[in-house]
Formats: sequence, C-alpha cells, structure tokens
Amino acid sequence: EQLCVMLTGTKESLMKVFSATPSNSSSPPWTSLSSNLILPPSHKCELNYTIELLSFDPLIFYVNNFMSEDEVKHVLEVSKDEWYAACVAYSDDGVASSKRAPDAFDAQVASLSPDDTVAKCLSTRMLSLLGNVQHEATESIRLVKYTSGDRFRLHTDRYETSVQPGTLDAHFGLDYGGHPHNRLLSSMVYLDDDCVGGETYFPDVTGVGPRADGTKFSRGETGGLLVKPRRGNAVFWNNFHLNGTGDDRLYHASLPVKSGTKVRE
Ligand SMILES: O=C(O)CCC(=O)C(=O)O
Ligand SMILES: [Fe+2]
Repeated sequence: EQLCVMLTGTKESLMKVFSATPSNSSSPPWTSLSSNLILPPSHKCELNYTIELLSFDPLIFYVNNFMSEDEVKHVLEVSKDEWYAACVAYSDDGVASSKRAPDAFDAQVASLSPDDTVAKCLSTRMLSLLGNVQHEATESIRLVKYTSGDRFRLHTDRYETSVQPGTLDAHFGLDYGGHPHNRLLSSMVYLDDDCVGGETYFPDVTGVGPRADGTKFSRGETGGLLVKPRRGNAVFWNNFHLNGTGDDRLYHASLPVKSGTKVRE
C-alpha cells in the first residue's frame, strides 16, 4: 500500500514526494492507529484562537492556539508508534529519479485516522476558520517529524494541473489529474517544538518587521519570512493567484533541525 503525497514544484529544485511505504506492515498506515487514547469522543471542539496576518499578498496568516495542549498531546500519543521514513524522489533537471533522495525530504511521516476525535475536530475547525471561502473538504491529516539534520527542501504544496485525468505524469507516474481538487490552502500546526532550527522558511515573502514577536516569526538574514515551530500554533497560506494559477511566491522549506525534535501536522 502506498500513501501518496503530492507536493510539486517547477523552480530550480523541482522535487516531488511521491510515496511513502510503511516499513512495518502491508496495510495502510492508518488502520493500526489507536484513536482517542487521551481525549474521548465527547471532547469539546470549541477553542478560542487568535489570528495575526503575516502577509496580505500572498495571503499568509498565523493562528495562535489553533490546537489545545490536550489535543497536541493526544495526537502525539496516538501517532507515537506509527512513524515511518518518507520515500522521496526529486529532480533538479526535470528528470525523475526513483532513488531515495535523503537530502530532499528527510523526515518521518504518519497519518491520523479520519475517525480520530482530534482529526475530526481539526477538520471542522479549519472549515469554520475559512468561512465563506471554504471549499469542499480538508485533506486527511498527515504528520511530519523532523529530528536532528532533517529538513524539507524548497517546494510548493500544489500539484500541476496540466496532467489530464486518467493519464500518468511522465516523470513521476502519478495521476495528478485524478485528484478532484488541488490544494487551495495549506495549513500546518506545530506540535512538538522542542528543537533548535526547523523554521518554516518562505524565501520570496517579505518577512515581518522588527517589532514582530521574534519567538513566533521573523525576517530571514537575507530576507524572506521565517516561522518558528510553536506548539499549538498554526500557519495558513493560499497557494494560488485569484486567476487560478499557482503562486510561485509560496515556495517554502523546512530548514534543518539542528537539535531536538519538530513535529507538525
Ligand atoms: O514542516 C514544515 O515546516 C514545512 C512542511 C511542508 O512544507 C510540507 O509538508 O509541505
Ligand atoms: Fe510544504
């Protein structure tokens, strides 16, 4: 079984994460997840969060307290035995490589069952936050864990729509066209933030000003926006221009974790 994750780019370092195979089972990774280990289904989903705009154009916003501490603990608990290495292919010259490219996306991944109490809560919360721009659905929740040296190189989160349904991408063999929707918005919540490094980096976005809360976000030394992992907080961004074309200003990376562990969903 394969868990396919599509993240594509056309910049210098075109890379695609095309599949990840659980090392310890032949069944889909979510079947063995034990849910509700900490929080019962009666868990109250309402939560007070606050929003800070990081950029108008492209739209990037930051959400304080998007997940409660209990919810973070629950997710870390139910996923604790579910991690497996991400399998990655990438290409600098448009030629696909089926070899694992450990320096492209070095991290472990896990999935959260769609029936999990907190997963359901998060989907509801995301749709409610998006209000009138909400589209049909949220994707299932995927977790990524970075330990020392792990990183995720520059990429965008959308996939190319030029591939027609039923045909396969020439390089990566994926039927992008079979996807009913592209990824309009990306969202990411930081869970474990006990690390040095591991910032989410948007090199082409004007960073925040010097008065911004540097414990949450800052401007990179050579420009760009840096968002630091802060447990329970989230960042959202729009992957497209209003005319529907992909917005290349949203290239981003997860900078190497120098020490400790970063987990995000
Ligand atoms: O972990 C991060 O900071 C970025 C992750 C990311 O860009 C992704 O999973 O698409
Ligand atoms: Fe990404």
